[in-house]
Amino acid sequence: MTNTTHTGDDSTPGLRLSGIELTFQDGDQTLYALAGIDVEVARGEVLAVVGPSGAGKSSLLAVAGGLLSPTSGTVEVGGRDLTGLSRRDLTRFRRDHVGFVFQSGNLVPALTARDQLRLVGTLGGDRSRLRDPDQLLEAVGLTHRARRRPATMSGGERQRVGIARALMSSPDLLLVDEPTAALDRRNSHDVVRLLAEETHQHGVATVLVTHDHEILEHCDRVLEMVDGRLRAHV
Ligand SMILES: Nc1ncnc2c1ncn2[C@@H]1O[C@H](COP(=O)(O)OP(=O)(O)OP(=O)(O)O)[C@@H](O)[C@H]1O
Repeated sequence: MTNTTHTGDDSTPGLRLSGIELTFQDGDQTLYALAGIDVEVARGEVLAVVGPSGAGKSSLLAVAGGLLSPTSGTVEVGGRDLTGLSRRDLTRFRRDHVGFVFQSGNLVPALTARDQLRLVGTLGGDRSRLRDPDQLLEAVGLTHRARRRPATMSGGERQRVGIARALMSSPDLLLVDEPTAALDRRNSHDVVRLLAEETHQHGVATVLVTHDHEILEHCDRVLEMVDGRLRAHV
């Protein structure tokens, strides 16, 4: 694949999942981790997904981000169908178009905040998509921490560096797994507010999995996952 720019215009959803099933074989039994998912996430929208443990939330993120291939159904990110891409093309596509944010930031211990961001530019992706590390650090309120390593930053600061790093390649899709699990209430609100601002300003489609109902007020839409299916959250 030579052309990794998105094929759609701004009305193309950032993410479209159609008829997604993900099954695992357990002896004679077929387990449905995802049992028929149809959902779109617009550019500039934060979709929160809540639901009990084992419902399929992590599986949903893994399939949406091209880390797991679904058993059936199609995944489109920014108008590009990921079905049928080779492993190599999928890896490239992810690098340029999908950002991941994990529970604890997942930073490289030896690198300063600024170098965590600069590292993204050395991974050989599409340089035209790269944002400026210093501007991004400013956007997440961490200019004064640019030279700090993770060990001397707070949990909230580390999480904000993780968010900035995920945004470095101007992704179409941002996948966020329990971003506030390690944070206190104030930092949780700050981090999710920041995610929402960046999502809205830069037209990203964001899917955020969480057990933290306090932060749902910052999200544009909330769905509940139960037994591998998405339904309205009440
Ligand atoms: N590699 C695998 N092999 C077999 N079963 C799996 C595998 N990965 C996930 N599952 C099963 O699929 C279902 C969904 O798991 P998943 O991790 O997506 O749930 P979750 O909603 O993210 O849970 P949690 O909130 O605890 O992280 C569970 O029943 C899980 O045991």
